[in-house]
Amino acid sequence: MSGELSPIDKAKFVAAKRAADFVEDGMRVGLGTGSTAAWLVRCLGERVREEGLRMRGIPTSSRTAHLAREVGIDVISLDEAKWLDLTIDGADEFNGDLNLIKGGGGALLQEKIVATASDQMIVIADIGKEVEHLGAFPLPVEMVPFGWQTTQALVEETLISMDVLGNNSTLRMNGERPFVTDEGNYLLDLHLNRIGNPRQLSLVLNQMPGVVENGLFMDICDKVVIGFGDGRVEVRDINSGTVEKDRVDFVESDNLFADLGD
Ligand SMILES: O=C(CO)[C@H](O)[C@H](O)COP(=O)(O)O
Repeated sequence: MSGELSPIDKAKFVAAKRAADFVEDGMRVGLGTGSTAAWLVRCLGERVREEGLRMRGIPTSSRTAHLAREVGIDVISLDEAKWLDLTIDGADEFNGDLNLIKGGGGALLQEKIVATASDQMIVIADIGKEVEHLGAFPLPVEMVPFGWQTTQALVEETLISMDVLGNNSTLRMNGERPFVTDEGNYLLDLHLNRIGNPRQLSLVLNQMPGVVENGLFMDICDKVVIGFGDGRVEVRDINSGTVEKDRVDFVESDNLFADLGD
């Protein structure tokens, strides 16, 4: 099975596998969305089945909820959990301050709510996600469908007046139709190239009527576990300033890969 994985997928896997070690017995854990987070869910499922790890998972999307149940994780809602010990999620970009762009997988709203309700957030990512300045990845903005074209025009006008907007903004599509989030909203992807002041941009976007939330995660992430295609991992902790280097063996496991293809 390992021979079929690309170096990027291996990097995502080793980051997820290392991060799964941070989950302790009895924890309530926010489970992110996306391909890296899906590896995490599989690794945690393996720990539940093989080590008897007792944990409850709070998924950030219907996709993750489905996978988590499939691999044997006890799934509960955020309202049941109320507060979480830890959230582990992927990211589209992270910078040196561990600020993030998220939402490439369309789940930023639940992801931000769950991460904010956690004592700690750990991001898992392949090394290709590290950037000096956020913004090369299009910034997702979740908006209500009502009057979305008016909201788009307002967002564009405001960002042009702030000298922020690069090329344009595009409505995320799913084939011929708008992509619809788990909350029934649409997504606007902002093509910005480079975000000079992400904190200010996030505040401005969230003040606009019609905008529900944006994909900038500022001061939420505590640690990043970075995976490399050759099995190396690096754990950077923003609070302690420590960097820990490690290696994860890429072991083929029928259990782990049996549910591939979510
Ligand atoms: O924010 C996200 C979903 O909304 C994902 O974490 C992000 O898109 C990274 O995805 P992947 O792990 O597949 O590269």
